[in-house]
Amino acid sequence: MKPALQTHGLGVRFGAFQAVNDVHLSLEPGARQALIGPNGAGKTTLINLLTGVIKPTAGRIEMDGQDITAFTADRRARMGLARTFQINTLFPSLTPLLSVVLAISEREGLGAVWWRPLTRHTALFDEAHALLGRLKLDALADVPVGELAYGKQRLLEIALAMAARPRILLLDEPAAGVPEDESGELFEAIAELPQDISVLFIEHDMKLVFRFSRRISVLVAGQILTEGTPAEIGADPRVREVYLGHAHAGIHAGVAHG
Ligand SMILES: Nc1ncnc2c1ncn2[C@@H]1O[C@H](COP(=O)(O)OP(=O)(O)OP(=O)(O)O)[C@@H](O)[C@H]1O
Repeated sequence: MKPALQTHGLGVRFGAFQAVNDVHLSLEPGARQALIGPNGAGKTTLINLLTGVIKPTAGRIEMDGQDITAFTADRRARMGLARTFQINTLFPSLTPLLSVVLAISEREGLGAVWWRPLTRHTALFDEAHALLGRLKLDALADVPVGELAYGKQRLLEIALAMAARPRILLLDEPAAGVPEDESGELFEAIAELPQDISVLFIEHDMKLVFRFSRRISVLVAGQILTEGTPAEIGADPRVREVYLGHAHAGIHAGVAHG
């Protein structure tokens, strides 16, 4: 089976600074893959390259074997590539239900017919409820987003990305800012997303990485240091070396919990 997403020698240079360098990354269909690495390693830049927000200065990107390097971010999104951001991008006064309805409408190209009573779009509301249910947000469907616990807001961001019916989901620190007691629930929802969706997530908390990923890619100074199963990565002395003395150390603890 072809990888859902694959890069070959991917790189980007900002002036004299090589932020991402010769990256060969492969995301299998149905993957639950973590992208880890110290601050400034280039993780977000790599996601921006994959989504087409920034253009590479070297290498290429393939989706299901098709070269998408020259495709715009919009075109990649229409092909089924979705992402979430490190920062909260929600409208606080909207409800989760209407937020998801809007996202589905956008997918369906219904933006131009907003003057029609929304209640007519029952299929759309049914789908929105089903999506909220999948992320265990159905009981909160009508609560203004700004009143939701932060962990629930991050779950809603995933629901919004899912509204595009993606085949590949790129999550940039989905648990950033979420209290520890809520982050496990958030990752459980990610783990339980439909198995045909390939997920790549950036995460700093090694306990979450080792508990919820099936493969881990380690990015250091813009390059992939190594890639493997959680057991392989946890046992790799080079990875321990990178994390030793680092603020996000905890690779041993991660393995112990994994
Ligand atoms: N547009 C840009 N112009 C110049 N330098 C940039 C640009 N975008 C990112 N960088 C630099 O590239 C490096 C990688 O940044 P990036 O945000 O991708 O790292 P990261 O691994 O996601 O870090 P963190 O874990 O802190 O989020 C950093 O040194 C950053 O300052």
